[in-house]
Amino acid sequence: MAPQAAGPHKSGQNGVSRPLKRKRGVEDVDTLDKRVKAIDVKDHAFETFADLPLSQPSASGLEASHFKILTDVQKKAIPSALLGSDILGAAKTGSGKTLAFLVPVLENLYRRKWTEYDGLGALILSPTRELAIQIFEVLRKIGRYHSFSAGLVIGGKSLKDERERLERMNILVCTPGRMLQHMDQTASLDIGNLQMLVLDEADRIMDMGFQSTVDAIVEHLPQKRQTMLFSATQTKKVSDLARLSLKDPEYVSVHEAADNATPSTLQQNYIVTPLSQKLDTLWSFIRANLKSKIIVFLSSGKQVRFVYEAFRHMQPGLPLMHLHGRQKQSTRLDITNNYSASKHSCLFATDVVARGLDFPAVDWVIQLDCPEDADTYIHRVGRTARYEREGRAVLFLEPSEEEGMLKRLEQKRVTVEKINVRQKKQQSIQNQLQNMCFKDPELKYLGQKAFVSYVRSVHLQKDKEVFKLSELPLEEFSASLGLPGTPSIKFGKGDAMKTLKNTPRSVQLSSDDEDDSDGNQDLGSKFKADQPRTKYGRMFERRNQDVLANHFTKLVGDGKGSRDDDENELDGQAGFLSVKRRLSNASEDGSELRAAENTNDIVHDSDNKIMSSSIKEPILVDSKRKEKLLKSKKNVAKLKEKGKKLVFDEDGTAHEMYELQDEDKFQARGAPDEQKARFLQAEQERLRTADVSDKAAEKAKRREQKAKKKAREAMEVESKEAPQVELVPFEGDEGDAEPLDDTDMDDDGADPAKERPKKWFEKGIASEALSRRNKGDRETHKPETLADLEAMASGLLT
Ligand SMILES: Nc1ncnc2c1ncn2[C@@H]1O[C@H](COP(=O)(O)OP(=O)(O)OP(=O)(O)O)[C@@H](O)[C@H]1O
Repeated sequence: MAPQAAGPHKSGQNGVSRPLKRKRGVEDVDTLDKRVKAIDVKDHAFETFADLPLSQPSASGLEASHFKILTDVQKKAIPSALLGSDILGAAKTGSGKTLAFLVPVLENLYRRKWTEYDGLGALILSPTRELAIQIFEVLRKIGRYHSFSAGLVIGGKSLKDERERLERMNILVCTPGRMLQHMDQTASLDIGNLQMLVLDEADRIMDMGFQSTVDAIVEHLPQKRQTMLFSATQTKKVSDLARLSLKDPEYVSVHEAADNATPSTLQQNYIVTPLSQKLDTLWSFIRANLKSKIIVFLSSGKQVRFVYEAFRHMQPGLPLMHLHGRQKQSTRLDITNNYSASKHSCLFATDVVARGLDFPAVDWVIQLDCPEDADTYIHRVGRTARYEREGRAVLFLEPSEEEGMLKRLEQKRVTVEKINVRQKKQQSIQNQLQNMCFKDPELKYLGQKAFVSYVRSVHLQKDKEVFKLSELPLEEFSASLGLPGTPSIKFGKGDAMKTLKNTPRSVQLSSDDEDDSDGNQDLGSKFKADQPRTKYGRMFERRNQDVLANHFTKLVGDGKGSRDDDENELDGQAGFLSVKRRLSNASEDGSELRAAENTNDIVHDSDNKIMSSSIKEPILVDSKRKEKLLKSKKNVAKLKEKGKKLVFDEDGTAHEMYELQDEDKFQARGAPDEQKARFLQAEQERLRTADVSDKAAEKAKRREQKAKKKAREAMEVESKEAPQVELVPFEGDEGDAEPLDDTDMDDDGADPAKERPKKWFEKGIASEALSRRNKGDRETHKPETLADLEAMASGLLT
């Protein structure tokens, strides 16, 4: 989305004259400044926004947005931030952190009398596009009476479009990758004056996925600035704070959040369910809660797609939606809006919506796949029970995950209570899924991909106390997805794998599922920066290319042999394309002969293989279908070798389209790049010369035509002016005049009037030329080339 201006400029609306108003404004700012400086942060005397020393535009914006009472984090963070302190804010999910940094951003710029000429004053970083959009929306709402310009930089539009508007922005809300791109490439972006840097969901932005990007961004920023970090699960790592050069930060609510990180209005439960029953339980749960608004978290976009598609086919009776990072930005935005607006619906999502998103009135958060750590758990459940509302969260745990995960949650002081599934109400959907996968290969393919991505995600988890791949019942799990066999998975090795293991799960998943615009969320693009990815590129990038091989072989072959057997068989036939079935009797009863009768090229050897010099490969006639195939000349023609395309040179010698040169000679001529450069230079030179001579020839040709035309016109005029002579038409050639004298001849001796019959309009031209001449008009030469035109124009202008 391109940057947009936030809120219209409202000054001068109430009829107050400008100089007067400006003077009053200056006085206001001074008084405000004094009031802010008088704040005693230890006093905690502020209960409402009206109590705070805020500017009129901010106060009006907050009031118009119906914000009155301060939340805890706002009470503590806003006064300190107004005084210019660095802030490290941690507060529960849904506790109003967004306003805790937006209000100081607006106010501090206002008190510094920031104008469009001062450049970028505040930069707000968000880990996801959705969150950035949401922050921007809140900024627009409460900043509507300010005259600052604000922009949203999240990618999705061309850099050029964004670039043009960036230079005018005072406040930017952005995702880190895109912002860095602009900092590196947009010369007009003025950040030397930046006053405030805000990191929302700071711990996520500071983790490995974004580390280098944030470091690079910070390098562009002035050292002297105010920095604010907010999250429900805050980083306190000294190294992180040093990287952002935080100076004596004010710790806001950090300890309180650590005591109890989740809202008290949230009821948290977990159930233990074997992997193979997860979908049954989820289905039964959705069927039992049709009048609810539900979010279901899964660990990858592929699982999201499969569960969404499968459940959609089965029509549970509740609108279903799905959201993951692989979707187009516009789709993601539509889904977020639709889900926000819906009363009862179920959204299947990856962790792309786990942080910060403020969906109104969510009743249930279901974590179908175990979160990678306790922090992710806290952010996921935080999508419900927001701002004093009630909400419920249920975590699905595999028996092998139970102990480890509960320990992790305890360490974060998160208490979850175990509940059991009512077996009587549990519905099995395995048969239905099997049926659907059988009928719909696409769904089956999605299921296979979902299986693979789930297993891979477990394998890549760092916390091996929680995630134990060897204990998972994978066969049962694949059957529960409706798959006819268990796809095999090859895990990568080496350094790339180590890098993956050390990267947080959300980032790993982002390589194929998460945010696509923001380079740093995409490991694929991280490894191969700046290279456009194509469909085929992606195909080759796939790490598990042979994942379906066993299953596929079983389907195609007779099910007896493994893949290795097949390979041996192929080797044994020394490059012959062959299926494993033996020759049928039918193929020995002469049918091949009939085929051969129809086709001159087909010959049979002793093994019944059809041989031909012009057929690419010998064909084994081992089925009726093949017999039939060979009866048709057209089909046999398809089996023949294709002809070669030849090009003929000027001497009539045929050449192949692409003739390969002798490699040694080629190498001797220099490095390929140099040769290429030399070739291009020579060709350019040749084209330039050819262009000059072509232009000269064209000019000469036009001049000649012009001269002929002029002569023709002159001749006609003279013939009109000449004494009237009675024209005696030739017999059978009425209307054509006989030449009168030599003057009627063209330059080259040809008589134009005789060459072709005169057309009706030519008379008009001649008479017009005549009338001009009679009127004494100046004879002007039409310009022939651009140079002529320029010369003429300059002549007229002087
Ligand atoms: N002072 C306030 N009065 C009324 N409602 C508020 C106030 N502050 C925030 N809210 C509302 O509370 C909800 C949660 O706010 P916000 O999104 O800022 O929470 P958060 O702390 O950033 O949550 P998360 O940790 O999930 O990002 C929003 O709907 C917001 O409009």
